Amino acid sequence: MRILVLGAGALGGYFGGRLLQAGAEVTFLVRPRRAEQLARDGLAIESPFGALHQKVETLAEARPGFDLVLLTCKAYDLDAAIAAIRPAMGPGTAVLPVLNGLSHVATLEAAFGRGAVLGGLAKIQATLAPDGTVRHLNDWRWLTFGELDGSLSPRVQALAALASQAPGVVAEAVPDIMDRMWEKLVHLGTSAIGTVLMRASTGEIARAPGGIAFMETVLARNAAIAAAEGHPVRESFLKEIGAVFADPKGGYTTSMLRDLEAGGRTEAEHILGFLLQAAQAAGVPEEIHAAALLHARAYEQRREAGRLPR
Ligand SMILES: NC(=O)C1=CN([C@@H]2O[C@H](COP(=O)(O)OP(=O)(O)OC[C@H]3O[C@@H](n4cnc5c(N)ncnc54)[C@H](OP(=O)(O)O)[C@@H]3O)[C@@H](O)[C@H]2O)C=CC1
Ligand SMILES: CC(C)(CO)C(=O)C(=O)O
Repeated sequence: MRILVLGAGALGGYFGGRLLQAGAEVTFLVRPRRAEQLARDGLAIESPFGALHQKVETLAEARPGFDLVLLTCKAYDLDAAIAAIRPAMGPGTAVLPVLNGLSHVATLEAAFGRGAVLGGLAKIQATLAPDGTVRHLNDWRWLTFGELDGSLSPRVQALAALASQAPGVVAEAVPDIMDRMWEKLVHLGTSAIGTVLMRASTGEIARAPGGIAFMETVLARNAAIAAAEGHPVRESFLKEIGAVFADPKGGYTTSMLRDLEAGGRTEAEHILGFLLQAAQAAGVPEEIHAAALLHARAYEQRREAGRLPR
């Protein structure tokens, strides 16, 4: 399978590198700074499932000839990323976004047509270190995808078969990808609201008096939003993720907290803004969502003013 990976950040670097190890023809579409770093140092992954260090193919501009485009930008880069991959989107090319959130799916469908777009999500904790190394931070390694019409098409089955050969990846093609993406949004939305508002890991929140009850409240509200949108989450998921949030030993954080702590842009509008609007539409109490979004927006003001602490 010929795969073009837009971006070689945390997820693009990790899954692109792993698919290369599985035998796919992988090319990275990257901007100049990352292109230079990859040309000089190769792609480096550090992971509990084995390291990778190898030279990779990069492109500065997309061209036709790919079966799949793996889209791994942040939500705030979506429009530029769509323009960048457009030349690669031939009649048989599928695009698989692994961004958190949901609204990018409709944006991609408007850009490329419904048949070209897959749903997808990644449950992993990874980060791109300043030296260009992709650091995989725990044992989460799930890549889940599917057709928006629910069919288990040859292309999603082929991708699942390929990715199952990759070390450090558990890949699954599913018939209910929009339900799964909502579930992921409930998961991420809850952990992002908690970790960003408290500037702490889930274990640190759980050890603080009242922390577990706070996370339970946010989880229940996000689950109510998903149900009101017609995508109720599974009981087994609520139990599993509730236990993660209640674990006082947990060291689990979110990409949004890592971005904030690094002084970078966040996906707050795409995740927290979306959830706040959905809470309002569903009549779910909204004050915690509003406070988390306001916190992220105030941080953004401070960041833009160059007043973040060094
Ligand atoms: N990190 C994690 O643990 C998880 C992240 N996610 C989600 O996955 C998505 C990606 O996150 P993550 O991998 O952490 O983000 P990163 O910032 O690490 O990587 C995104 C990469 O996309 C590149 N990029 C953006 N626009 C373009 C473009 N037009 N052309 C070429 N490259 C481009 C950026 O390159 P440049 O360096 O040039 O800016 C950057 O390297 C987000 O939606 C996130 O919420 C989901 C689950 C877990
Ligand atoms: C849910 C979580 C925290 C891990 O997959 C995530 O998606 C993120 O950090 O962006």
